[in-house]
Amino acid sequence: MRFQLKSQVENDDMVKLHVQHALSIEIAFSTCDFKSRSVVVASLERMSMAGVRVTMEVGIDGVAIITICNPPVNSLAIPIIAGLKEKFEEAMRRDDVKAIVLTGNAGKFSGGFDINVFQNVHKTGNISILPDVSIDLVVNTIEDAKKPAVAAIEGLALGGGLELTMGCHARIAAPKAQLGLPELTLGVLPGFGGTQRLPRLVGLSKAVEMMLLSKSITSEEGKKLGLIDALVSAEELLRVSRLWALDIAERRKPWMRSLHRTDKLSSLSESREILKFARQQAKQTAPNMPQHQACIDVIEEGIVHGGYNGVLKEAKVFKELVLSDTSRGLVNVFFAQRATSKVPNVTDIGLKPRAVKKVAVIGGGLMGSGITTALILSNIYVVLKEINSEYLQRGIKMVEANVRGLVTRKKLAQDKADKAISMLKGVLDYSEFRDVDMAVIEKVPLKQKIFSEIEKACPPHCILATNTSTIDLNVVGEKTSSQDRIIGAHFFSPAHVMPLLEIVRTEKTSAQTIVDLMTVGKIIKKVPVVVGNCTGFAVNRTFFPYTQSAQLLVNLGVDVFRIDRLITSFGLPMGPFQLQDLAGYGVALAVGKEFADAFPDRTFRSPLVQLLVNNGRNGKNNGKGYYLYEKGSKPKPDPSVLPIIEECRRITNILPGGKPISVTDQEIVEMVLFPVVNEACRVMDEGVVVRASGPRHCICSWNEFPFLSAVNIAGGIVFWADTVGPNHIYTSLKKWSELYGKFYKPSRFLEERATKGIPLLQGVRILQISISTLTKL
Ligand SMILES: C[C@H](O)CC(=O)SCCNC(=O)CCNC(=O)[C@H](O)C(C)(C)COP(=O)(O)OP(=O)(O)OC[C@H]1O[C@@H](n2cnc3c(N)ncnc32)[C@H](O)[C@@H]1OP(=O)(O)O
Repeated sequence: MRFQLKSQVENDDMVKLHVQHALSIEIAFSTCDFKSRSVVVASLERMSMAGVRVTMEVGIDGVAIITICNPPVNSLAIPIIAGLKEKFEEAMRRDDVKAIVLTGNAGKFSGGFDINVFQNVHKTGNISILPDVSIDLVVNTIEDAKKPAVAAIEGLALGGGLELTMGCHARIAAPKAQLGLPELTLGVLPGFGGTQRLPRLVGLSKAVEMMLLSKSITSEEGKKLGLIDALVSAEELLRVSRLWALDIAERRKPWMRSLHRTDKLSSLSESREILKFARQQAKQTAPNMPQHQACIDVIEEGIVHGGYNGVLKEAKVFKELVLSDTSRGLVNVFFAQRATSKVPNVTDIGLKPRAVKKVAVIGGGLMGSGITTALILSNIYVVLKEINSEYLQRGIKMVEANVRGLVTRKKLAQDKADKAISMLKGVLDYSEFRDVDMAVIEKVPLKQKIFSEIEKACPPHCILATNTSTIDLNVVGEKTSSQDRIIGAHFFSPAHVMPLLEIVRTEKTSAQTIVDLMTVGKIIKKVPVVVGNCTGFAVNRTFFPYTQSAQLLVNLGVDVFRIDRLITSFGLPMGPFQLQDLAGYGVALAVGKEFADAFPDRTFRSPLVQLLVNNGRNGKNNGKGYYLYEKGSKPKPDPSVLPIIEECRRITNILPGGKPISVTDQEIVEMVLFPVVNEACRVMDEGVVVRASGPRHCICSWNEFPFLSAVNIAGGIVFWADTVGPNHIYTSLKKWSELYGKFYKPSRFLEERATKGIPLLQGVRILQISISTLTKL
């Protein structure tokens, strides 16, 4: 198939788009001018040099091996899809081909459809650049073909990758392959027939679970469930797949077309029950995510009206979802997360991460035990040190409870839990420290002393990390001669659950130390983000205005419960007051003081939390805060807190004219969130985050756990701010600062961007910040 190139090619990107749009990379040059041709050739050459191609080799046994090559994850870019179609058609035409084996290059089947294409659609609004893969390639060219195809799977088969394999007539996999349909995390649904074929291969309940929770399974589980037909070693994969394909061609094995299967589906009434339950669950866990309900609807279409109709509906809904704001936001988050792993002069200077096999954790409190849990779950041996056996036993028990909790919640198998626990050793002195690769210090009062002690106890290559949200690393390292090895590792509680890891560097931290800790972060399944050394680092610094502005509003006469209600209906998991109850007032007072000292010009000093403490309240810790907490029931607003709030208002005495201010619901949401945007602008401006040079990174996302986040801030707080409009934010803050004081004063960065009409994210690389981290404030 051919495509015509516009005679006027404006830029390189445009050419890339055209090249991607092509159903074949066989290009008609007839209508393009000389300049355009050379750009096209250069673009194709680049792709080819990067190894982007589909190859086909036909063996003497009559089996064509079709291989997807698109490093690093063999994503299904548009030229790859075109190449697959071309090679399958060639295989059908050739008399020397009896059967086909489809596989991926370099130990990976495929990471799925090319997510860059979604981004192109979001940029251009042009949905027609999405090719028709589901019917044209998967149904017509592969599944309904006159020659059988077997998928040989190694490594990854995710999203469109797994969907391609399900279009084949059998699937053979190497051990530990990762199989899943994670499309919902990108705001879309499986679009190459996955919503129809997966239920037909593994049963409806399991398929719904895999899709709605974006949960991958291993090839071993896939074999048990029937998704995988045979499990063989990586060395045997191609040989067994070839034989299997020939066996199907010669009818020694069944020629199965997944879309036509019904043997794994239960009765219509049972299926409806399963889907009804899934709908209810999704309503609770993903209330603002349209793709969840849409996915269930599409699955139901196939159950009621047959797989083919399901595929047609899937294709229609897929396109609608690609254009949704949720997808726009979540795709932004996907690339934002990857951007965090690129730190100039650190990750681009050829350093290889050193193996970290054994870690010493000093301090077994809440954070120490959480960090220990995260490490042992990833097979890293931990020596946990405490100052006496009572504390040590308590720390070990907490780790065991964390691990047991995962087993109870069915997140971890018992044998893996046993293995994890066996990786832990409790100690009371430094003798076990002589061969550790990293030492992590839980927040302790005697930081300088401990650092100089462990410097002597640990080997010279050992990374010296401290978990802290505020500590000044320069001061901590002062009494050591190892400042290049000192680094902050800011985990968020509970450390074995929360995905974000802030890696705090000082001017002296070596690039090797940063690379090593980033790698450990990835191994223990965190999103490591490198930040500079300042009060609150990036996350707490950005979010401190969240509770501050809520406090200010209360002192201006707004009801606490109204604020919480509006913030939760906006889509955040909890309002600022419930969050304060959860985090504990000790944290609020301590952190509040630090910020007040660091940023006195923009701190609102509310005595409310101290008054609550004076009145015997300590939030969730003692069951009494703004809310009442009783076992087994949801937090209830506590009206008896209102007189304390009145007392607070008398002290601050900022009610304009002695009367509560009159504000709309929307203004309240904006008055809580715009100051967060404002602080994020300062963080970007100061370059706190990630890079000393090069493009700035910014605070972007509040939704590491996307199911909990508001749809309209799904792409992150600054992403959201750009959709609201920097000018509206700037003028609102300016107005409030005139009315209510300096707390709302717009930052220089915001003012500049708003007045020049430049989006906040323009020219700024993105950093992922998790909504779940709000609980840390
Ligand atoms: C129609 C269909 O149903 C729709 C789809 O298929 S949508 C796509 C579904 N697939 C996914 O969601 C998988 C997304 N990818 C991932 O989860 C992870 O990248 C992975 C598990 C594949 C690999 O993880 P890991 O080894 O840690 O590498 P990671 O750093 O994430 O990715 C390596 C590179 O591959 C890129 N990449 C990964 N998957 C990609 C994809 N599907 N499309 C485009 N690029 C992709 C990343 O952007 C990154 O690029 P960079 O080096 O330039 O930053």
